[in-house]
Order: sequence, then structure tokens, then C-alpha cells
Amino acid sequence: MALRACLRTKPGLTGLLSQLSSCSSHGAAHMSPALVAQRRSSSTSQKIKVDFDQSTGVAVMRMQSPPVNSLSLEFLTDVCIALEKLEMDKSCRGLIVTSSQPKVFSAGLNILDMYGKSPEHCVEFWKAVQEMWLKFYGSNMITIAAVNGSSPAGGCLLSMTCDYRIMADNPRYSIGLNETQLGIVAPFWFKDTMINTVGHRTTEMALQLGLLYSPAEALKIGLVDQLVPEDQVLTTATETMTKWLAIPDHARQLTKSMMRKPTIDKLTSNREADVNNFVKFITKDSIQKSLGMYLEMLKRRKA
Ligand SMILES: CCCCCC/C=C/CC(=O)SCCNC(=O)CCNC(=O)[C@H](O)C(C)(C)COP(=O)(O)OP(=O)(O)OC[C@H]1O[C@@H](n2cnc3c(N)ncnc32)[C@H](O)[C@@H]1OP(=O)(O)O
Repeated sequence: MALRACLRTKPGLTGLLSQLSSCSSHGAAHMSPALVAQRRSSSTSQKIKVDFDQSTGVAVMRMQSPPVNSLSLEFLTDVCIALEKLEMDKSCRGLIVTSSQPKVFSAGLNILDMYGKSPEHCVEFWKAVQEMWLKFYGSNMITIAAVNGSSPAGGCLLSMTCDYRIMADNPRYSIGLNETQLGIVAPFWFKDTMINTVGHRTTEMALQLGLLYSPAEALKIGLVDQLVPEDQVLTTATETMTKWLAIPDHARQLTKSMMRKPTIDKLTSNREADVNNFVKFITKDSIQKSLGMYLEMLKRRKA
């Protein structure tokens, strides 16, 4: 069965060899350096770079969408395509998500994709946001967020979809669901994801006040799992991944699914209503006005 799974994905001798050895637990130890080199693959879109090391079964996804890795429709589409590819490759067991941008993990949803756009665009955009969340939250892979910068709103959501969060211990960074500060309401599945992460009471306060937490505060409430110096975020994520990889996949995956399925099912069975709700809400004049003011504030802050 496992062998058949190995044979399914990659054609050719090299693919076959690498698949066979990635199905055994110590494949890389027996291989020539040349073959080991072939076991690394890299794919780059404009917005993300994915490096997959078949010898470890771990991929690293680097978000590289300047200036702040905001989640635009294009960015979300690239992420979803990359995730789908990794998910289909059974030799990929773990994924680390991090940022190539200095100081920012992700600024959350691209406000320009919600401001002054047609209802049709808003529909496409929101479907892509849902899709990214469903893919990450329901992933069979071990997912670790290496949060090497600020991570407000949708950026925080993205990190919360992962199994483990390691954040740079820099007091200038912040993380949280700050939607109410923009005059918008976090959808029910943002709220549910946060409840699943930090509990009901903390979520209630965090969401109503739109709180952004420093790394130390985030660690205290369990929004992140570990703080490390900035230059050690990725190495710590890699070390942590090794520990998680020691757990048999099937047991870990079933457990993850047991924990997350009710939340996933809730969105899956309400996707269309959630899209309609978003479009109705986001195209309101009052919401557009507050988004416009928020954008101006961001631009002024820079000047
Ligand atoms: C039922 C209805 C439900 C509706 C639910 C909608 C849900 C929304 C969830 C969201 O994610 S909304 C987005 C919320 N995001 C934020 O509040 C983050 C705003 N950004 C920041 O706080 C800061 O930019 C930062 C991320 C902390 C980085 O700070 P830094 O000082 O390094 O950079 P800036 O000078 O502020 O920004 C540089 C540049 O980037 C633009 N920008 C920042 N964030 C966004 C964004 N989210 N979308 C689009 N553009 C963004 C900013 O305007 C600057 O642009 P410029 O042209 O270079 O001046």
C-alpha cells in the first residue's frame, strides 16, 4: 500500500528512487551526495517560494510579497496552489511557513482588495480567503508557523491555522485579530480558530477590543507556543519539526482531524452564506469609509 502510494506521484527513475527512499525512514543515509541534491526541489511564484527537501520530508514556504505580505487574491491563489501540490505529494510530511520580508510575517488581508472593489471581485477574494484557511487548517501535514515579524488580523489567522507557532522575541512586533479597530467584524471561523487556540474568554476580550499582543503577551495567553531570538526562528522551527515528525503520521493526522473537523465542517457547510455575508458587509458605505480612513492612516504613518 505504502509502495503504491510512492509509485503514484513521481514518474522516472529519479522520482522512483527518491519516492522509495522517502518511504523508508532513513532513505538519505544510503544515498550519494548527487542523489541527495536531487531530492531538494524548489518552486517560486512571484509571491511565495517553496523549498522542499525530500530527505527530511519538510517544505519551507517563504512569503515574499513586498512590502508586508498582505493577502491579496493573487497571493492567496499562489499559496493555495502550492499547498495543494505539497498535500498531494505524500513524501511531504511537514511544512514551515515564514516570511522573507523584514519585520512582518503578514499584514493580513490586503485592504486594497476589499476597498472600492466590485461585488464580483469581493466574491472571488473571499472565496480565496476561505480556501486558504480550509487548506491550512485541514492539512494532513505538520504545519509550523515561524512568525518572524508582526502578524495582525489575517496574518494572525494564518499562523493560528498551523499546529505550532514560534515567534521572534522582539517587543516591536505584534500579533492578534485587530479587525474591530478597523471597524470590521472577524467572521465566525476567525473567532472559532482563535477560541480553539486560546479559549473562549480570552478570545471574547481579544476580538471585542481588537487586541494586538506583544510576543511576551502572546506567549502568556497561548497565542504563540514559543519565543526565540529573531535569528533562531527558522532553526527552532526545523528542530521542532523533527520532534513532531517522530510521531506516526496516521495517529497524528487522525487526532488533528478529530480536533479540527467540527470547525472545518461549520465553514464548509456555510461557505456560500459566508461569502454573501462578507460582500454585503464589506460593500456598505460606512465600512468602505472606515477602510479608507484606515488605509490613509497607514500611509500617513509611513510619511
Ligand atoms: C462579515 C464581514 C467580515 C469582514 C472580515 C474582514 C477580515 C479582515 C481581516 C484582515 O486581515 S483586515 C487587514 C488588517 N491588517 C492590519 O490591520 C495591518 C495593517 N498594517 C500594519 O499594521 C503595518 O503595516 C504592519 C503590518 C505592522 C507593518 O508596519 P510597517 O511600519 O513595517 O509598514 P507600513 O509602513 O505600515 O506599511 C507598508 C506599506 O504596506 C501597506 N499595507 C500595510 N498593511 C496593509 C494591508 N493589510 N493591506 C494593504 N496594504 C497594506 C501600507 O499602506 C504601506 O503602503 P505604502 O503604499 O508603501 O505607503
